[in-house]
Amino acid sequence: MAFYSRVSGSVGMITLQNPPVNALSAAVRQGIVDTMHRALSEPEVKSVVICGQNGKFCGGADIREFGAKMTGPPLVPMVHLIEAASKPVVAAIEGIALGGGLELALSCHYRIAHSKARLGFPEVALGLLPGAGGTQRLPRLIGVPASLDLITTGRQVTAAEARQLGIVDEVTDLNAVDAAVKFAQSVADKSLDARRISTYPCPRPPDLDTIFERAMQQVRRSARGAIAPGTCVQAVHAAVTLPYAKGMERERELFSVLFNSGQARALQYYFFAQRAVSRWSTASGARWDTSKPRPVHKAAVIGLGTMGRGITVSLAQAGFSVVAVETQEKQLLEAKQAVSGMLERGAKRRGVPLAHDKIKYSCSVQAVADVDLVIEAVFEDMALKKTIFQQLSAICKPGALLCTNTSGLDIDELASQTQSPELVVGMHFFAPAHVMQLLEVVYGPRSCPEAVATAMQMGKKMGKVSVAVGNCRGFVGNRMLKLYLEQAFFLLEEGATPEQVDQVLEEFGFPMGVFKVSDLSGLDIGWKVRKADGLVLPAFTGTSARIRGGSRYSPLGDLLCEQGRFGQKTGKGWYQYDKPGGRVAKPDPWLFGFLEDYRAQHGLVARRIDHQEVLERCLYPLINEGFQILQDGIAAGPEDIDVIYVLGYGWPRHRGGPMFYASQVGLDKVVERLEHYQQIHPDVPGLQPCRLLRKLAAISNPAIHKWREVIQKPRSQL
Ligand SMILES: CCCCCC/C=C/CC(=O)SCCNC(=O)CCNC(=O)[C@H](O)C(C)(C)COP(=O)(O)OP(=O)(O)OC[C@H]1O[C@@H](n2cnc3c(N)ncnc32)[C@H](O)[C@@H]1OP(=O)(O)O
Repeated sequence: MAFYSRVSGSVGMITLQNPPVNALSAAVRQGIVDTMHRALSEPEVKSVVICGQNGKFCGGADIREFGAKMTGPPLVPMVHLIEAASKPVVAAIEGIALGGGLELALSCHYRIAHSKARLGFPEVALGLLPGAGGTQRLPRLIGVPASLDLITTGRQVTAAEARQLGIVDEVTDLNAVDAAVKFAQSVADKSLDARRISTYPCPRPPDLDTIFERAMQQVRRSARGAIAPGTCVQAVHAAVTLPYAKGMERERELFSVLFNSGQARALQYYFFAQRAVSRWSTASGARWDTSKPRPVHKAAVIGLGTMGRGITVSLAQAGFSVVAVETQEKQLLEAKQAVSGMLERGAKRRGVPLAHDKIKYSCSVQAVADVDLVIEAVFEDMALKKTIFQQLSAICKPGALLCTNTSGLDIDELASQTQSPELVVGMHFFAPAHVMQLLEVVYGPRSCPEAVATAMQMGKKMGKVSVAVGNCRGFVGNRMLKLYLEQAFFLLEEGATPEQVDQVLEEFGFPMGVFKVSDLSGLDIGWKVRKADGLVLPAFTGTSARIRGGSRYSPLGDLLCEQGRFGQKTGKGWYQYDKPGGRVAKPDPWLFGFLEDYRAQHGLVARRIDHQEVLERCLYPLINEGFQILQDGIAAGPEDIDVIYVLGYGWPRHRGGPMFYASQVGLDKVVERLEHYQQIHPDVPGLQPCRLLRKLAAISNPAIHKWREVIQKPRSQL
């Protein structure tokens, strides 16, 4: 709602009240309309201030209401009522003015912002455009190029930048509401003729066509199939080419296309999913709201390879004191230089102070004796990690948390090397660790709730989205990835090329197809794991070369590694590159010959594989494994899996994540296609739909937010 009060006799004050961010719910819109009428009708009131309760002006339309039938007054007539008011209306912007909140502010005649406020149009991230006149007013106020930047990227600006751009009239370090009241009194009898933004002509730069062409090219490059950014460009174009009223009609048409699109639904689901993962729970019933994190002031990182360096940078930038340990002096020196460079670049980019002095380097593991938490980040080698955990258990002070940055090894096995297994958790960072936003926090059967809570909170402090997952081979992300990779290899055996598979996946919205990613990360990484698992056998011909443990296996990746083709680093992998370390993937005729020979050797006949099959074969087994993970209690809900895939594996955000995508395709359809492929490939267990997937499909495809009700039933009933 919005409540009305009178300040200093002559100022009508409208306060938005809808915690936590004063979003424009039906009740708030109704409240604004009612109180505006009241302020305009009271003769003693000479001017009006609009503000938000609890230091937050307004977070925009209430996203929680998007799925339901629209009630209450619509936003557009509401902002027109404010702009048309005969008394000056001043927006007092504290905290945030986002989306519809900024549109509300732009309909006011003046805007006063607190210096710590942030303003912006984040609608594009929800698959929308500013639909209450934002695309028509902003360009009239600050010009086309700056509007295109803000509206197509969703970038939020500080009050200082907003002042520089001309969005706000004044910035104050003091109380913004008091400043707005004073301001409102000072303009009470001023003419409003020049204050209604909708009446401004839209500036028309001479190179208008070039500006719009460039903007379109830019969004096409970065949007990877998302429709909202390009639609935002079209709406801003209408501001320049059409009179205001017609521009508003165009904005409404374009908004409606987006609002009713599957992409908007996916992005709005994802918005809440990313927030839902912080309300974690474990299979044994520990929960976010009953588990207290332990204080962490000083942390240590053991092993300063690529991952260890990134983790060190993340910790230091988050303000933790860090002990960075690398036992070889030469490597320690190299790491120190690399970390310093990363910190300098980070400080420059983000305009924050350098964090060098937060880090102490040491060659000795003994240096971690007084830290509150250790993150081990050595090679993915169980024997080595076990030795380190034994050492840590003996060296660290009682109560210190021992974490491992493994990407898939057994947390419980490591915990059993220590005297306090309840204090062991996995912290699976993604490379580059100082850039990637995702952290899988892996709890073992013995991890205590406080240890999980502490790791989750550490991730948050490092600016990551932390997702709590149970202990199993590969955890959530890599466990599902295995199925995706496996199918990609099988498709090559059956006649596809790396380019074809990658093209289908990139058209779906992944930034890179599976084979390009494999070349980038290095084929040797998976090879080492497969060797350790006893899957890499000496070359011999016949079908048994393609069977392991009774199931189909493709040795293609192993064979490429045997040729020294490790990907970009060696200049050759699934593609060829102009030099070792080259980045531009080119199809490699050698590989085509190699695949032909391989198929001939194994009696495989290449066939034409269409787009649909590539997509379904790569995605549905991965999705099926996601359901198996839910069934096993490794992830608490579909949101956890979706956030992991969007933030860690490049799953296109506008498709919501693999589980949301499955819900949109239809679970019955996913089951049917898996069964179809399983009939053709009975030796591939990953194509067998799991019980939970079948069960959900059988109860007529319930909405994704209802899945938990089924998942939470005892597993025996699934
Ligand atoms: C039906 C017809 C509709 C017509 C619509 C006309 C079009 C209007 C366009 C819009 O205005 S779309 C909305 C634009 N606004 C946004 O996108 C803002 C989204 N929110 C944020 O960016 C952040 O939440 C924040 C406001 C910057 C705050 O960030 P912070 O990190 O401090 O907290 P969070 O954990 O993110 O959020 C706290 C809490 O608030 C909920 N929430 C945030 N914004 C909204 C919102 N606009 N509507 C409803 N709820 C919102 C969020 O979900 C969190 O809730 P939780 O329960 O605590 O998880």
